[in-house]
Amino acid sequence: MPSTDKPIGVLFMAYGGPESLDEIPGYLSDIRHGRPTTTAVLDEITNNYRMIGGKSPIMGLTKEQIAGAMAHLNREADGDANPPGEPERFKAYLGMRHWAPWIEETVGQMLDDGIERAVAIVLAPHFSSMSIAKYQAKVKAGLELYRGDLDVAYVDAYFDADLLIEAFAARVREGIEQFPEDERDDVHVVLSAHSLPVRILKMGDPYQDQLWTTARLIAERAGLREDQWSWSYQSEGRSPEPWLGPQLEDHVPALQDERGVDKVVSLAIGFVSDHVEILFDIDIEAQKAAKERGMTLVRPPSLNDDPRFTRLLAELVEGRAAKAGWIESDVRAASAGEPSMPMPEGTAMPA
Ligand SMILES: C=CC1=C(C)c2cc3[nH]c(cc4nc(cc5[nH]c(cc1n2)c(C)c5CCC(=O)O)C(CCC(=O)O)=C4C)c(C)c3C=C
Ligand SMILES: [Fe+2]
Ligand SMILES: [Fe+2]
Repeated sequence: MPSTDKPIGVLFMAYGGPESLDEIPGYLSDIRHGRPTTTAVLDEITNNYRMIGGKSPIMGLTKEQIAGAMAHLNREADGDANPPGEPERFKAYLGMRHWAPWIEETVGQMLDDGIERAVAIVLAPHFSSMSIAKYQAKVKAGLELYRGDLDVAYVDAYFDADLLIEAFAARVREGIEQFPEDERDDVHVVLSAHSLPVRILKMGDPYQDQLWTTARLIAERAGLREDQWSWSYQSEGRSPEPWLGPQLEDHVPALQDERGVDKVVSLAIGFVSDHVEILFDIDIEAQKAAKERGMTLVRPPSLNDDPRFTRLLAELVEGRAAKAGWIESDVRAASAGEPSMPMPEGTAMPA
């Protein structure tokens, strides 16, 4: 029986990224499950990181997001910060899926610290057997490795959470406002997320439905016309099997060819912070595709430490801890997580 005076652990999990160019081969080896990476692919990916400053910013940004969420979680009921010396209700931990600090090692640290109950949340809003489920499997692997007994409550997804939709819709508006007022009606918004192999659809994976629900809710909240936005995948992997499309760098030129669009706001809604798939795949690759056509592409900032997003993280953690019966909370469910809605007809670009 857990003792109630111990803080509840909060395991924040993120993808991880190389802190220097030297770390790229090891990082890729983990992502590719040890399969060898050809020199050509290694050179290409190393060059992409060189072009975004020689490292991934994901670690620093993730720490900022955690600090923002923890400031909410450890506040007192009246909203003030916890006075010094008082025990905190929650204790934060960070584990990465593909690089240090590894999720398994962090779980070991939580056990060493005597944590008995923990909420585990991934900094990615959409569930897939190829993403969130893998993070959760690593938590279980850490518990087996260190033979620990830790009661873990998982937040599976938060694709329809109101604060997420509001934060992204605000980014859409910011992007549109970068165009002169008399041009804004002509601006087309492309919402995108990381591609996955097409086979996930046959597996009944909820990923695409959840993405499309998020996209539709954002478009509605931002007040976009049906013809003013479309869906695209991005950052498909380098493997021979088919990946979900269209890819952003193809979709942007197609918008001009097929719909006469030349002003685009591009917003990734499957990611919550900057990293190579934003800073290279959108800011350099998709931007190049747009410029070659004389199109203007604006990318509003990623959520990063947006206060709406950090508050959402805190509400999700608190809500999950309350659902587990560990705390009393009046936080309304931050995300219903109910079955998702299909894309409205004529809105989705065909894959
Ligand atoms: C929804 C799933 C995925 C998210 C989100 C995701 C984010 C993400 N990926 C990188 C960098 C790389 N990903 C790579 C391969 C790769 N990524 C996913 C899924 C998601 N990634 C898959 C299924 C794969 C293929 C793995 C395999 O077995 O081959 C790679 C390797 C090179 C490549 O294939 O392109 C890199 C690099 C970042 C930075 C990121 C952000 C959070
Ligand atoms: Fe990836
Ligand atoms: Fe990727």
